[in-house]
Amino acid sequence: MRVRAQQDSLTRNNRQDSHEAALLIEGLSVDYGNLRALSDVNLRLDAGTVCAVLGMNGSGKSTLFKAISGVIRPSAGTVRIGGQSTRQAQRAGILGYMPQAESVDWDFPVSVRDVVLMGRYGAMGPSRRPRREDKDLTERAIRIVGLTDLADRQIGELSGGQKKRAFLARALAQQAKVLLLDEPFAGVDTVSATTMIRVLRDLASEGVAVLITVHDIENIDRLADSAVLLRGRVVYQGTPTSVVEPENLALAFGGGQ
Ligand SMILES: Nc1ncnc2c1ncn2[C@@H]1O[C@H](COP(=O)(O)OP(=O)(O)OP(=O)(O)O)[C@@H](O)[C@H]1O
Repeated sequence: MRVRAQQDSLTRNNRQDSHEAALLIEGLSVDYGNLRALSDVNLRLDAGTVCAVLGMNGSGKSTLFKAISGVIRPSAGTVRIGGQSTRQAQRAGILGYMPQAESVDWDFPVSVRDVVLMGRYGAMGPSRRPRREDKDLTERAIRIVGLTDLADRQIGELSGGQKKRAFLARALAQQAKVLLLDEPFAGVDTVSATTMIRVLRDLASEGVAVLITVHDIENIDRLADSAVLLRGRVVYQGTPTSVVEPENLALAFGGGQ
């Protein structure tokens, strides 16, 4: 009886936890044919926190993001976003995903403003006719990332770093509660990176949960509340300060494994 009562209480607690977590990943494994890219990943992200994911090329960072956002199907495990499935969360506009490489035809005549407005599509419904609120949120997001002067430019005419900021603005306009940002700092200069860190910290203070891959440990303590080292599985998770300890970094980046 006692064991049963304890089990019931544990189940209840787990259920409660899964509702409270902004993102809860349990036992996640992903295979590409015979290649196991991710093995038994467990990760919890709370609202209002930023978690950095680090790992060398091929360690499974993008795979993790694709599995969370439903782009690829995991072989095992579960992903819950605010207690909901990925599909439910996407439908509710809770999940924002900025992939590493945007599959965009850069010659297509869309302006920066058009790209950012796309973040509002989910809220606009099938007519895709922007309301006052959609336009206001779009302008606000453009302003926050510092692209006001370039808002009418064709997206293909922006530099790599400016494009990243435009896609961050699109995610901001969406007002997602959980943001997945895959290498947002790649090709971004120091000033833009500083702007983006400030934007992400502001979002966190508003309660947004951010999971972000980075390849540079330099600003990690300013950016993140926690960090995860990946190498096909989670080899370490802890505070940003502990993650950059040489013996922990060696788990992810060292030879011999
Ligand atoms: N579509 C695919 N088909 C087969 N294997 C894949 C595919 N995508 C990724 N892989 C493999 O899965 C592993 C993890 O790749 P992933 O892209 O997740 O790594 P990553 O950590 O994001 O790397 P990078 O830092 O280079 O972006 C690698 O061994 C990669 O070769």
